[in-house]
Amino acid sequence: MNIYGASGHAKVIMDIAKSQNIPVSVIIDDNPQIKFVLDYPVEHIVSPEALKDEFIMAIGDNEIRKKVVEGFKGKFHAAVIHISAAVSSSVQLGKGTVVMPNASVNSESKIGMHCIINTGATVEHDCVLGNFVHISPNAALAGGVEVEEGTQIGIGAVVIPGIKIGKWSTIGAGAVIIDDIPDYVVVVGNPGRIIKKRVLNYAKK
Ligand SMILES: CC(=O)SCCNC(=O)CCNC(=O)[C@H](O)C(C)(C)COP(=O)(O)OP(=O)(O)OC[C@H]1O[C@@H](n2cnc3c(N)ncnc32)[C@H](O)[C@@H]1OP(=O)(O)O
Repeated sequence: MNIYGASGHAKVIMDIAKSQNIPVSVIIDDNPQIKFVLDYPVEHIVSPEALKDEFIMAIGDNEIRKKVVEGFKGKFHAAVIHISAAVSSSVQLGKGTVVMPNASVNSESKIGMHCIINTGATVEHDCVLGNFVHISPNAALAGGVEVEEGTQIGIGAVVIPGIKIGKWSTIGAGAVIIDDIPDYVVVVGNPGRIIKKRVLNYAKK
């Protein structure tokens, strides 16, 4: 497996690979200043040799991750799951998705490509997540929740059953979502309230 991105997020993905005995061959980052991640050398050009292996995009920002994925010529690795995560055998996980330590993804949930199910997050049964979604650490989606492309559910936020959350929105840390949420908004608080529009920098609407 190769990793694109040499941030803190890459370190956790390296730990996932280690937990599953998946060898990491190459780590790439555009920034020439970054020479090492966890004592592992970082390369700055994707060589033809590296393109023979499959990549995980270790880019935490959903918009930037999408932009890089869309411009990338290589292949993407199947979802990687930390050994301590509990993922039901009936769950579908798209390529490039990462499931961090102690996360749970329960029965018949469908998770898109290049998603992040972060440390200790809960995705209950029958949830549906689009591509490039990030469920932050300790956030919890109850059963049957839908989250569309590119939305981030902030750290420790909770969403009650059956809620639909639109694309490219941000749910703030610790928010409690009890009503459906539209596209392109920022929501905070308990109960969650829209405080502003989400301005996109890279992702196409
Ligand atoms: C491994 C990892 O680290 S994964 C990363 C996980 N990251 C997260 O979970 C980040 C979540 N982000 C947040 O909660 C952010 O505060 C956001 C996105 C909701 C808002 O950020 P910004 O757009 O910069 O908004 P800003 O900080 O200017 O706050 C706007 C207002 O909302 C309030 N506010 C911001 N965040 C929250 C929150 N989580 N809960 C309640 N109120 C909040 C602010 O106090 C401010 O109120 P005011 O206008 O009365 O002063």
